[in-house]
Order: sequence, then C-alpha cells, then structure tokens
Amino acid sequence: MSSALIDGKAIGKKIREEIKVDVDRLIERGCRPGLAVVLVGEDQASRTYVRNKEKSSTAVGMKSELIELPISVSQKDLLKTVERLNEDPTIHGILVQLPLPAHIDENKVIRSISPRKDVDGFHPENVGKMIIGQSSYVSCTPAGILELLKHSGTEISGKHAVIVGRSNIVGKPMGQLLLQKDATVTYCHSKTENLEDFTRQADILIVAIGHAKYITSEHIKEGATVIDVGMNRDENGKLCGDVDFDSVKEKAGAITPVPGGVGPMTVTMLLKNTLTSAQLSCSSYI
Ligand SMILES: Nc1nc2c(c(=O)[nH]1)N[C@@H](CN(C=O)c1ccc(C(=O)N[C@@H](CCC(=O)O)C(=O)O)cc1)CN2
Repeated sequence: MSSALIDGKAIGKKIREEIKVDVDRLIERGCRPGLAVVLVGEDQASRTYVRNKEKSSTAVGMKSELIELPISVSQKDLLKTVERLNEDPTIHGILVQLPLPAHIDENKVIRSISPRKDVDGFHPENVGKMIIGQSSYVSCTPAGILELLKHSGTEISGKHAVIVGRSNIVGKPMGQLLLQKDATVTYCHSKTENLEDFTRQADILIVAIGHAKYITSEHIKEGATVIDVGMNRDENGKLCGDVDFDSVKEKAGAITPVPGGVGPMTVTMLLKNTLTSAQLSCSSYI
C-alpha cells in the first residue's frame, strides 16, 4: 500500500489566500495588521525562518517589522524591545525567534510579551487557556498540524494519537489539542521504553524528536496518519524529517513530507494568529 501525501505547501497556500482576503478587508477599514519579529544573533536557520515569516506576512498585505539584535544583547535591552512593541498600536503580533542565546532567560522573555500580541501562543496565559479549552492563541506548529489532519480527512474523535516528543512548543500542546478533539492521547519521549509498542498502536502518529529518520515502517500501524515535525540534515546534507519517509510511506495511510509538510503550516498559522489579533484590536473602530 502507498500512502496519500499531505501537502502542507499547497494547504498553507490556500489558507494564506483566505487570510489575504481578510487582511485586505481590514486595510480597507483603516487597520493594517502588523507583525514584529525579533531575531537575536546570527544563527543561519533562524535567519531563514525569520526571512520567510517576513516575506509571507508582507505577501498577505501585513506590515512586517524585523528587529535584529546582536548575540551580545542584554536581557534588559531585549525586554525593553518587547515592551516597546507591546505599546506600539501598529503591531498586533510579536514573536521572538527561538532559540535564544544561553545568557537570556527564554521564559522571562516569553512572559514579557503581551498575551494579546503573543501570536506564537507561548505565553503561559495562552497555554493555560488552551489547556482548559478557552479561546487563546495556539502554538503555530500544533495548530498547523490540526489543519493538516482536517484537510487530509483524518478522523480524530475516538482515535489513538501517539505523540513522540514533549517540547513546550510542539509535543505538549499537540496532545492537549487532540484531547480536546476527543482523541485518546499517549505521550512518548526519550525515556520511553519499547517505543514501537506505543507507536504501532497509533492511528495518528506525530513525531517531533529531532532525530533524522528515526521512525521506520517497524514503528507504524498499517493505514496510520503520520505527521513529521522533524527538520534534520541526512548524511548527504539533505533536509529530512524524523520519519524515514521512503519506508513509512509504504505502510501509512497518509504522511507529511519534509520539506513541504508541517513547516509551511507553522508560518501560515502565525499569519492567522496575527490576523485574529488585528481583528480583535481593530474591532472597536470597524
Ligand atoms: N518563536 C518561534 N521560534 C521557533 C518556532 C516558532 O514557531 N516560533 N519554530 C521553529 C522554527 N520555525 C519557525 O520559527 C520554522 C521552521 C521551519 C519552517 C519551514 O517552513 N520549513 C520548511 C523547510 C525550510 C528549509 O528549506 O530549510 C519545510 O518544512 O518545508 C517554518 C518555521 C523553531 N523556532
């Protein structure tokens, strides 16, 4: 059996076209959504992601502000930058690109972002609201995965979802979101013994472990939907996921590629959250 490809690039493009329509509508009414991205240091991958966010936000008509700070920036100055953006009425979404250098307290920076402008959905207030099912900004990668599941026609209610990885920005929120959609959720991580015993039970398998091609067909239940969040380089320097795509695609029912699966959805959901923030903040004079 060969699986259906879940094309995040195409799904993301379609959603961004819808976002653009809503952005144009807001602009006509005198409110242009604004996204500020703060980049600290010279990390090449972060620079690429940030450039992509800038390009995608301007492509849908948003204002985009990139603030580049040197790797030596003090925590105080970084917090001052966030504070300025919190106060700026033309900015509806603020994102500090992660990871940050070791001398900066990441949690403190995340907490300094106004929850109303936290379009990354990382602020504890938004995370807490998400967990208890209240409306909030949801972390972009898990939100994008929900869209991929919807567009691929994957049923969630009553199904067994297995999440491999327990990061604050992907694994943990992903499990909570699937739980709210009535999945039975199992979390696995680096200390899980006999990982295959769990992954083989998964109707929906979500992998975010940062280990190139770790998940093979041995880990998969026939017909499962497999979502690969990994972003690694293989032995030839080629971009690859945490899932061994070539072997798993023969057994899965549906699968995301890397690149072109989850990644484009992360940026799309960021734009969606920024649009929502602008709609909420501008609604008083619309
Ligand atoms: N503040 C944040 N920092 C980080 C986040 C985040 O959501 N918020 N997530 C990751 C990185 N990331 C976004 O910032 C991200 C990574 C990858 C992609 C993507 O589109 N990948 C492409 C391939 C790109 C390539 O060719 O190198 C794909 O999968 O098709 C988007 C966003 C960590 N930091």
